[in-house]
Amino acid sequence: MKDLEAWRAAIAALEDYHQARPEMDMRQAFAIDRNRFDSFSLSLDDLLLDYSKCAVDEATIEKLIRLADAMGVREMRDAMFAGEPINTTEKRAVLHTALRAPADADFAVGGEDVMAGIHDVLDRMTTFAERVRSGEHRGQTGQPITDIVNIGIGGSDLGPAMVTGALIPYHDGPRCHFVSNVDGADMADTLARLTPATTLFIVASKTFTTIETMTNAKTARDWLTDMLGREATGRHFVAVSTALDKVADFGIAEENVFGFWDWVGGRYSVWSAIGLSVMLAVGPKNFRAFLDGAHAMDEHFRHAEPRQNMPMLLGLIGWWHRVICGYTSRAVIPYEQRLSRLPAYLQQLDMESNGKAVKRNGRPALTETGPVVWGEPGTNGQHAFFQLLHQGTDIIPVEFILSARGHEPDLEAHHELLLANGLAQAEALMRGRTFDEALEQAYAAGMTEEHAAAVAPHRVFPGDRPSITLIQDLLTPFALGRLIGLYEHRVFVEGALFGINSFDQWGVELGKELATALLPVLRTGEGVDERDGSTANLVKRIRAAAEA
Ligand SMILES: O=P(O)(O)OC[C@H]1O[C@H](O)[C@H](O)[C@@H](O)[C@@H]1O
Repeated sequence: MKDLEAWRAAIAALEDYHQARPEMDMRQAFAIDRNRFDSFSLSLDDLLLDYSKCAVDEATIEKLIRLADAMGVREMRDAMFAGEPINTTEKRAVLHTALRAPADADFAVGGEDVMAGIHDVLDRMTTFAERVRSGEHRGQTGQPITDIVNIGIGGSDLGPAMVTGALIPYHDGPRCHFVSNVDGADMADTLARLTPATTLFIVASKTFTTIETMTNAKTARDWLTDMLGREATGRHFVAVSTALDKVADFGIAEENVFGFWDWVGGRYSVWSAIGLSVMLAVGPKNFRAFLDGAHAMDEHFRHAEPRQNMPMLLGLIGWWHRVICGYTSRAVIPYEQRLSRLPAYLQQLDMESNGKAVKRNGRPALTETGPVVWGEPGTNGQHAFFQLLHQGTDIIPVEFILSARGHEPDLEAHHELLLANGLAQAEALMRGRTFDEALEQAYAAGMTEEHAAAVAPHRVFPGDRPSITLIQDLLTPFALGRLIGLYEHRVFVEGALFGINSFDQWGVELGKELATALLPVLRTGEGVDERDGSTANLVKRIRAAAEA
């Protein structure tokens, strides 16, 4: 925060403005101002962001930008790109943007250029991916690799899993599988579909200590070596990590390791070697197009004025909804089945980054911080939880993500229907339906006066429910990279407005520590009565079932 007084003044201006203004009637706002869409939307090439269905006006945006200035959002952004250690608790730079920059870009940490190292790994990934994809790299028995299993969790799973799912039309490499959960069912169900001689495992872990990943990697190694012998690991296991010594201890040779750096946060790591499974699936050229898309968003975020800056505006509106309007969650609804893992990906990106109650200086946050993020693809979500979005007592801003074109030209009718649904939902949330309209409709359906009057209140939609729509031409690797880059920087902007460090994740530690302590208790029962009454009895219940 640059200046507490300026911040207080900026927040007070927004709160006062919000309170003094009558609830905005969105139908009317559009009727009065035919140019509302032009004022509250912007494009970056084929990507369009429409936030005109949110209850903001020019003064709101102006005041929000003033707040961003008081919080020093632009200076923070510049510090991030400059490689300054903005992740203060871990004393680390935050430079995932360097991973998608061209080789001649200027990125350094502590005065040391990082670009050469990045492109060295990228080139090694490319060579390896080409060897596997062409069949030149063979398994222990001389057969080509048909299946890849990425073993990782959190950022070492969600990014590549989401991206490979999104880019199915570009798959021309081996099939990709993802095992993340320590639940043995995840590994067992995956291995049941595979043959060791044609399977390659990628152990993806930034730290190479994550218990789930290490447990799964050992199980996979046993499965492989039981069938093909110990020496098979060399041809069937590669690792992606920043902890090269730990990878060596696991028994993966140096030439099979793709490194990255501590200035890449786990949830920002799909652009690094953590994306190896993506590259194997869609090929190096498409992977680079994915990087280029994110880079285009980086350049835009870096250079566009706030009023024309997509991540800035998305972040400001998000903050407005969360802090001033008090909305506790937001739904992200991709009208794109292949983005079905996007909500889960964004949950980690957003909630692990901004789910914090302490500011960068260690003091309590002065406002609410990150919202709950959730979602499902449309149209499926419509038949599940949209009831609450339209008529529930909570207001939940919705983010619709659409592609103007689909990848199935023969199924254009499906795509039209999909898009019509997405647009209609946004329209319905905004317009709502008045009591008189509900009554009229009931009469038109042939109801008696009494029945119509009884049913009309149930068929009223309050409307004025905010939504944001993002539309791109087609979900290409470039477009996907750009979209994810947009969300990353939006999270950055909101985190900067909250005054928190978006790049650490201490909140996941306590549970890990307790799990480590509980494991022997669960196994032996020893010390069970030293736990709290609930935990002790739950342990006993499980042990009783195991012993029965
Ligand atoms: O890549 P790893 O070191 O195995 O970490 C995997 C994940 O585990 C942790 O619990 C963190 O909360 C995540 O940010 C991280 O992505």
